[in-house]
Amino acid sequence: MRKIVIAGNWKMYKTQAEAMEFLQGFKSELDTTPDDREIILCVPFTDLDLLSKTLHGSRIQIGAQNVHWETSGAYTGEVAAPMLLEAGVRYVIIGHSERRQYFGETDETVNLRIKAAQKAGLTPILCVGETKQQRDAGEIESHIFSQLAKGLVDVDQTSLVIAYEPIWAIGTGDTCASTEANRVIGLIRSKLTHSNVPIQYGGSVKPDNIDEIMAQPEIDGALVGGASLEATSFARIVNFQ
Ligand SMILES: O=C[C@H](O)COP(=O)(O)O
Repeated sequence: MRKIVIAGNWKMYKTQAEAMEFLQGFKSELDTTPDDREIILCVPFTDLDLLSKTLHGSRIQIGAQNVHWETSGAYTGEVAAPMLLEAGVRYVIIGHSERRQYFGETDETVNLRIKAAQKAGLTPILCVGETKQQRDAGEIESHIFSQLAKGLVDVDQTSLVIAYEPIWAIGTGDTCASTEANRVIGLIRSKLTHSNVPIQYGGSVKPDNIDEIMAQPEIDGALVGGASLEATSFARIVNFQ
């Protein structure tokens, strides 16, 4: 049985005060949320400790948005997996397209980060997805299969979440058709050795399209950017029908 995993990715948004304000509204909307879904907030490093303490004992899990592959060292600006674990983190997004595009993340460093996260006891959320140009050139499969082949070398697939995020759908309002997302996610699953890896869809997920997305048989959850920043909106997504 695959787990349903709904994660908010706050990216570089929300001070601690703003995060606490969000939680006030969000927590009260979870009273009737079915038990079958994992709810994660992937927040900026500066919010991690406060949120994990505030949410201790609640059903909301805390995630980070990146991790270094060494356990310590002279890596200015980086954070190691044991540090995240100590701060109460349970999940970490790795290889988001924004990290690949703006910070030189490669499939090789993605692989190192995934293995370091798992070694510390964190569950990685590996992001894969194609650009519009790659889609138009008929390179969806070859691109994503290559990301998976390189990113998952020696990775334990029993402790892993994958997010399929077509880059052209991120932050654009141009959601991938749910049937197409379902098709690509089925292809991703065909390349995995473990059958229970939850695979999320990400890219302009909103309250008004989450029900249709989650009705697709291959889609096990969502990685939500913009719509996770507002409590009512993210609660509606978590409470999909
Ligand atoms: O990690 C989340 C994705 O980048 C999706 O962002 P978005 O929901 O704002 O399109």
